[in-house]
Formats: sequence, C-alpha cells, structure tokens
Amino acid sequence: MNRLEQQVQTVCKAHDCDDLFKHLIAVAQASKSLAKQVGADQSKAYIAGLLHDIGGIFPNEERIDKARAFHLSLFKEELDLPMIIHQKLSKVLAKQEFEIADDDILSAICCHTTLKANPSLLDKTVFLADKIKWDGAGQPPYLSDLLDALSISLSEGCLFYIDYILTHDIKVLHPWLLAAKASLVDEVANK
Ligand SMILES: Nc1ncnc2c1ncn2[C@@H]1O[C@H](COP(=O)(O)OP(=O)(O)O)[C@@H](O)[C@H]1O
Repeated sequence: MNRLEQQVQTVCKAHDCDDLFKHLIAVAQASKSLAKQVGADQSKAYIAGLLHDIGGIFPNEERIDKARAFHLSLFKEELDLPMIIHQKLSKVLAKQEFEIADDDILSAICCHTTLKANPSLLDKTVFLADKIKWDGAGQPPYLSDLLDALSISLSEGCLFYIDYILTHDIKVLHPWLLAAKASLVDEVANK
C-alpha cells in the first residue's frame, strides 16, 4: 500500500468503516482502469476514486452539522437528503486531511454522486466508476445496460445512469444532477 492508501485506511479504521475502505479501493482501481480506457489522467483518477467517499466517515445524521462547521453552502435538496452531502464533505477532507490540492481531483470527488454542469473527463470517469463498483450488495441492476451505454461513449454512460436514477427511486432532484443531464444531452446531440 502507498502512503495515501495507508492514511485512508487508518482514518477508515478509526471510524469503524472497514467496508468503506474496501469500496474506496475498488472505486480507485475502477477509476484508474476506466481512465485508461477513455484517455483521462490515470493517477488523478486513482486518487479521486480513493477519496471520493471519505466523507462517509460522518454518519448521515451528522452531515448537515459537519457541512455547516466547514462553512459549506447547502441546497434545500441536500437538507432534505443529507446522504448527498457526503460528496462535498469528501472534498473538504481530501483537501484538509489528505492535502490534495489538485482542482481536477477535488472537482471529481465533489460531484461523484450527482455530477454537475459541463463535467470534465475526470468528473465523468470517477462518477461512472463509482456506479460500476457500487457499495450495494451483488451487482448493480443497471450494470449491463450502463456498460452498453459506456461502450458508445463516456457521456452516454453518464447519461444512461442519470436517466436510470431519475426513473428509479429518486428522492430529491439535486440541481447539479439536472444541470449535468442538460450538459450531457447537449454534448451527445452535438457530436
Ligand atoms: N437524489 C437521489 N435520490 C435517491 N437516491 C439517490 C439520489 N442520488 C443518489 N442516490 C443513490 O444513493 C446511493 C449512493 O450514491 P453515490 O454517491 O452514487 O454512491 P457512493 O456512496 O458509493 O458514492 C446510490 O445508490 C444512488 O443511486
């Protein structure tokens, strides 16, 4: 294990989050391999994957207070569904605790749940790697359709997942998710 992986493991252990650590390693590896496939920066993808969910060390019920303590601005949708705040908390921890200063990596961490308007290649790579290596049981129900869409393009893969979540069990319409969809629809239409 490299130094960053060891640091992440130590923090996860201290918060009784061993499963979280396994998910972080799986997403880091998937991000790197997807980055290679689509021509994104593999090293940045690995680091973003490794830290994308580190905000998960804070339980859902603490996320609003933590966000306020870090002076983060929150959407109404995040107050309604605090689970989603973990992407912003992960960015703060990546910066403050793990000394990540690279804006590309911080961006990919911060939008890995919802994506956002005009997502970068790295944003889309980490977003989809997380959906491929989800932290649910077994294989994700959407996996085979997502991989089919991904075989067309990274943006088609992202668009497929956004449409999937919008039609399955969506609890709040996060503004970044809607903005990401609009950007991707434009991008795919103008190809
Ligand atoms: N707006 C939403 N409403 C309901 N469920 C959501 C919403 N946004 C994300 N989810 C679901 O919450 C889970 C965790 O999201 P995600 O951040 O993508 O995974 P991870 O915790 O691995 O980073 C996923 O199953 C995702 O589909």
